[in-house]
Amino acid sequence: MQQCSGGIIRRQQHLIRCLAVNETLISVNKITRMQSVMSGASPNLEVDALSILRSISPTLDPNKHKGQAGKIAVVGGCREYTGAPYFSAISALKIGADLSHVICTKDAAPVIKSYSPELIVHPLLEESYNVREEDRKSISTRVLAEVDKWLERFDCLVIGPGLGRDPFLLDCVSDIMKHARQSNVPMVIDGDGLFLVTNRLDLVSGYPLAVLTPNVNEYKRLVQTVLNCEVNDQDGPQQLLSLASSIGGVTILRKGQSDYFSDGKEVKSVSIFGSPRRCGGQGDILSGSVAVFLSWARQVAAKEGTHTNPAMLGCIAGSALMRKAASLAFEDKKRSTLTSDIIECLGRSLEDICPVR
Ligand SMILES: NC(=O)C1=CN([C@@H]2O[C@H](COP(=O)(O)OP(=O)(O)OC[C@H]3O[C@@H](n4cnc5c(N)ncnc54)[C@H](O)[C@@H]3O)[C@@H](O)[C@H]2O)[C@@H](O)CC1
Ligand SMILES: Nc1ncnc2c1ncn2[C@@H]1O[C@H](COP(=O)(O)OP(=O)(O)OP(=O)(O)O)[C@@H](O)[C@H]1O
Ligand SMILES: [Mg+2]
Repeated sequence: MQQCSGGIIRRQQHLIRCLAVNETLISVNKITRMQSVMSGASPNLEVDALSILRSISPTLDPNKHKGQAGKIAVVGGCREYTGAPYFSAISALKIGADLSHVICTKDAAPVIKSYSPELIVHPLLEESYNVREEDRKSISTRVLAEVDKWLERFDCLVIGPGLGRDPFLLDCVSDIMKHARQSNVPMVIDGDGLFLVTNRLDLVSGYPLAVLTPNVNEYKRLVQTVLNCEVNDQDGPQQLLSLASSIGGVTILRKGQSDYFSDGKEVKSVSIFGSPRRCGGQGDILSGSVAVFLSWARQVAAKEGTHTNPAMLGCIAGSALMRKAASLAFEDKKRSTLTSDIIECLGRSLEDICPVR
């Protein structure tokens, strides 16, 4: 049944693409509405994500200096996972951030550095296997002191891609999150960061600059823990609203066939573009993208005095760009599409949506 509806949706998406090419009068918004109806999303929740993306993307102004377009840090990367923090951090750069840091374990750092000279990689975190019981306190104090030197320079942290679930490491990351919160640094929490936060809701509860980006498993665990019930897809938007509101107005981006967003006050969705390939790492691209767009949305809000929640705008723009890049990569690579192919399409996608002036 799933296969059958997937086939129908693919044929419908193909039809929409043909219409878009042949009939220039069909507006992007109309296509978006058609796609959202076909994917089962509520059309009245669908936002004009491309206009939002355009409205928060900065111009490339020759008067600007390095750093003004954003300094992002990904806290993640351990012995098992080195790809996830790389995907997240390099995506931030490809979208337009000026500097992208990775704060990872000592073992992961040389590997991540070898993927790219563009990233600034800090080998600071430690896992239990490398630390004697009696050294834990002094090591965690040292880790925190090192991270503190950098913290206020970051416009946004991404907590969790490839972080792993080592208890000692997660304790250190909890301390980093507490300091980030005291300094008003926004945080996008993904992957194992969500594992941490689901067990330590106090780390984000009531913090409006926290964004949670759960996938299907991570969302299920959050709903079970916070709302004490199972995921209810019949009333998905209302449940998402309750979840965000129960965690004190954090912004939640629920990833799926359509992406849904809520800050506990409203619910929005993005259903445009997308790809049927579900290779690992696409959520990591999204976390780096949301971090950049959230930083840009905050800059716009500070300059223009607007009151729209920058976390919501960042999520919407990040989702739209990720889905556009995935669709472009899929057009080219079909079944062999990988996360690196999607990253290569980020620039072209951004240019299609928001050309350099
Ligand atoms: N190339 C890479 O390095 C990638 C790494 N990733 C990272 O992989 C980690 C897990 O993300 P998923 O999306 O797979 O998470 P999920 O929550 O979807 O987990 C997938 C399955 O693995 C189990 N699992 C994961 N870690 C476990 C652990 N330490 N002990 C016991 N069971 C465990 C879960 O219970 C679940 O059944 C995250 O840190 C994520 O960022 C992903 O982002 C994909 C790409
Ligand atoms: N069925 C789907 N159709 C279209 N796009 C989807 C679908 N499911 C997820 N996506 C998109 O893929 C991106 C990543 O979502 P996904 O659920 O794969 O995250 P993830 O499991 O955390 O990924 P990762 O492997 O990086 O951890 C999101 O931007 C989402 O919009
Ligand atoms: Mg993930």
